[in-house]
Amino acid sequence: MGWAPDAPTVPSPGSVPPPRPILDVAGLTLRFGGLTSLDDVSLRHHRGSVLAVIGPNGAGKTSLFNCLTGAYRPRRGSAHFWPTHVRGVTPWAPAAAPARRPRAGPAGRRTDAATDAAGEAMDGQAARGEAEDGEIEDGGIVEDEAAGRGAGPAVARRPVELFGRSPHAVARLGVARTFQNIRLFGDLTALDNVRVGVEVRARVGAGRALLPLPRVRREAAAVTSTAWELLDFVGLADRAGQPAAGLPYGAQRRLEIARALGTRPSLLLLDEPAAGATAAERRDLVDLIGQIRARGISVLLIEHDMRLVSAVADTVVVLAFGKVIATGTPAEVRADPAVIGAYLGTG
Ligand SMILES: Nc1ncnc2c1ncn2[C@@H]1O[C@H](COP(=O)(O)OP(=O)(O)OP(=O)(O)O)[C@@H](O)[C@H]1O
Repeated sequence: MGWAPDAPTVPSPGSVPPPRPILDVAGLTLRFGGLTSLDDVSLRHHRGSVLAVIGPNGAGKTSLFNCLTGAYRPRRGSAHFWPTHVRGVTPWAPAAAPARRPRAGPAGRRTDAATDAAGEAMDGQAARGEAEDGEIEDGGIVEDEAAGRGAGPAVARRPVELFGRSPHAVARLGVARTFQNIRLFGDLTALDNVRVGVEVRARVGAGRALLPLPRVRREAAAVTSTAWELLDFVGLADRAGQPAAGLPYGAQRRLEIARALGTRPSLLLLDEPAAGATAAERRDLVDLIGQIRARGISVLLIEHDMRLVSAVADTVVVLAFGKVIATGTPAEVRADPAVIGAYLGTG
């Protein structure tokens, strides 16, 4: 399987390009009845970096993830996302047949209905296949640095709005997540769990895979091959045939990450990946997050373990009672009196 890291081009001294955003959240407000879970939250995440969101219990961290991934519809705010795609060398891309040109909606923008085709594929119906590459090619918004050269990251020049889209549509755009409470298909093998993730972005769904067409068989084989590669990446290749429910807790968390990576995200959201992990598993996790980042995938991380956060995060956003109370490097936020107060209950 051919893939290569989305290697950042090494700038010459003195010409360091400014960091580019992959996600820009502005004015996010989420309410449940009288409870304000997120209150005018704004943050910017730079492409290729690791951003950690920390905060005391109930601060709104998971609510933020739920808004970004389409599970919650916020009352106000925007989440601009710059989809990224490395044509032909995207990590863990199944070797599917060339994509047809996507159909554009009336405003030149793909619709959720189109991107939801992936969800249908997951449900065993025939994938229509036109959503390959998602928004990237929509309306010719691929940046010049990548367009037509066949290499290097293709980044949408204009961002797309994440809020208001379905979870499947968000996944198709290249945003994947894991959950605080692990959500694997317990009866399925580790390999099949990852296959489910890969099928979100491949055009072979369970129903389509039954068709006796050579091309469909090739696509299904590519999905399986990619799933093996991902299992190997997270150190679970030797557990491929085991039901997910029987795996140790730390292995289940790694399997969730592999499944999320199977959707070919350019932005990976990890919700407390170290929860319940042993010290050794935490060290492995630091290493794994570093390897994910080395493949050009931006990581947004919710984590309570400040040692882990300090080891992997470039920037930390601190939430308390639904508000951003600090943003900075791990060292900066650790020393911030407002952050210390929030954790001690005096903020
Ligand atoms: N579906 C929901 N219905 C009602 N209230 C909710 C819902 N989801 C979240 N909340 C509330 O929003 C607030 C923020 O919750 P959230 O789970 O986002 O916090 P958190 O920072 O992730 O907490 P923890 O660290 O404990 O996981 C809490 O008061 C929570 O009870």
